[in-house]
Amino acid sequence: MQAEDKTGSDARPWDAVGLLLQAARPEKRKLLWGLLWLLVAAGLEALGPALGKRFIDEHLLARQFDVPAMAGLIGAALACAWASSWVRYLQLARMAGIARRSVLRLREQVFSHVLNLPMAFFDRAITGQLVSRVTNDTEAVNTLYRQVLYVMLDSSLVVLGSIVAMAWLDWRLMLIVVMLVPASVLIIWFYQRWSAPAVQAARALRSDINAQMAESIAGMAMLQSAGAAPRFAQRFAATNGEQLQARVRELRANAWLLRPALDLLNVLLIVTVIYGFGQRELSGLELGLLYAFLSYISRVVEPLIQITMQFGQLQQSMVAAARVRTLLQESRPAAGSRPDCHISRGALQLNGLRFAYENGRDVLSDISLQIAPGAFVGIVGHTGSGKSTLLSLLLRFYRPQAGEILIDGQDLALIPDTAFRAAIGLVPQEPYLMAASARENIAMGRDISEAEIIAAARAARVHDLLAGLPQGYDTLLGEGGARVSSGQKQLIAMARALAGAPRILFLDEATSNIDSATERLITEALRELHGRVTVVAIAHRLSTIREANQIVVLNHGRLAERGDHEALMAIEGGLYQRLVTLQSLQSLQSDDENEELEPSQA
Ligand SMILES: Nc1ncnc2c1ncn2[C@@H]1O[C@H](COP(=O)(O)OP(=O)(O)OP(=O)(O)O)[C@@H](O)[C@H]1O
Repeated sequence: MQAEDKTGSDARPWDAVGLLLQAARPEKRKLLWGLLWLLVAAGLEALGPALGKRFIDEHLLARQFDVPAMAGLIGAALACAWASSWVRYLQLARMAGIARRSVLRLREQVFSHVLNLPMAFFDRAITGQLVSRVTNDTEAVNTLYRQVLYVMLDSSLVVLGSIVAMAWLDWRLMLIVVMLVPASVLIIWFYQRWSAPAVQAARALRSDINAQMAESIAGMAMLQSAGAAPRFAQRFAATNGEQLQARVRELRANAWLLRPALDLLNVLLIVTVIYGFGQRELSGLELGLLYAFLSYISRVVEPLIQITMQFGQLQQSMVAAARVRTLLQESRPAAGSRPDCHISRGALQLNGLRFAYENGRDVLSDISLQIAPGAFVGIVGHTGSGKSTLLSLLLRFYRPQAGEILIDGQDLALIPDTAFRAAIGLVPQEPYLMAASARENIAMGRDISEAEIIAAARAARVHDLLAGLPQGYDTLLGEGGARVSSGQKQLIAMARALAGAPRILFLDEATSNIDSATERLITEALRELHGRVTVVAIAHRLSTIREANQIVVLNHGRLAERGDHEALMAIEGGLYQRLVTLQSLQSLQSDDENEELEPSQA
């Protein structure tokens, strides 16, 4: 079931700014130049009313109709307006470029971070929410750059330029206008308090919507077979509705508070300034000043309105940025710190392992085991006895709380990741095939030749199958390998593991989905590896590991028995003996059932 996504609900502005600066770091110089040019644009814009004042005072009111000078002033005012717009346009284009590239970098960083997170993270992560983090949230950061920051930066500079120009003309009148700034801040503060919960809720619910979709699509077979489609649709509709409500609350805050309050402020300001002028003696000189002030007021009010109107967007983007940052702060396992370590023989040694999942009880206790290079070891035990967990520790997906794992005498934790992954192969319980060709599914992006791919497929007894597909090895297998059967998937996964020429091969129930004939093929393939590759295989189907040099029986997370098949069968009333007996009875029973079915099928 879905967990509500609360990551980033404690959005702090500095988180967002920190993230932005980090993503834009390679283009720091461009950003600084952009800032500088915006300053120039603000300066040019502030010049306009001052030139207008001069035109009124020195020419119109003084009745000095010096045409070249007047044309010069008008031309200069027009040139300033044109140049400031042009500079601003160029900077907007520059900012948009920086934003696009930064988001690209950020998205790559987030994805590569996610790819390297420890498996424990994925035990609590929800796919849809993670996807939302990498796509929607990084996109919101783009908006933060392009619209919000640009508009805010540009508007702030225009306000600043106008205030400086007004102070130069008449500092007392300037003070009246400046009163507008704290008043706007107050309005923004109220607006934020009113709308912040709605903004956060809307974002969290959107991520929930993604998560529900991803979950439903991934589990479609279960969902449809359980007739759960109407319930899922209902739940989806409810979340969708809640999201709409949250958005409406946010827009209402905008419509009822933000814009009307700011417009009112604007009117109050103009009235105050005109009243201030009314109190003075109206001379010719003052008319030019009045014109300049009214022009500056619009150059302060409009940007302030722009800034405040961006606040809604800013909040959303900040929530998104905080979520991305939270994800980036998820710690990655320390990479193996001994570059000289490498795996050549494939000897394994487990000393006193103890392990529990996060906040859970011990799943494995006191596991000590020695596996010689090239040996074949089977791990068996009842459901939930800890077999897969033991494998996960060997695969370094989790770290044991106590004890150590040594490969070729070196601490597993110290072996560099590339050396470790290159030396091991895994055939998991539920092999996942990519939406790619059979060839790509075996190569998995590794530098493996065609001959090696085919050799691996032959070794895994899957070559004939792949060669017989409509486009041979180039046939697309469909997302999750939807075009091949579960058993075939396991064989392809086996080929994938063998293609890397591993020193150690791990198999997790690799024969669970295949028929007895194919199991025999796999057993043959494993036999071929004897002495060359260390094989650690978990098997429910005990026939798969019958030939193992050593079979380890787990019972409630403890090592209960070990030895080869004969030795374990000799333990009277032993766990292994009981498991084998139980399985023989089951297969006899299913043989009987098949025989009963046969006449009716014939
Ligand atoms: N990711 C996880 N988070 C928390 N507990 C887990 C996790 N995976 C497994 N467990 C618990 O650890 C115990 C051992 O599980 P594990 O999958 O290792 O058993 P197993 O012997 O491989 O079982 P099976 O034969 O059914 O695959 C179980 O009680 C299980 O509930």
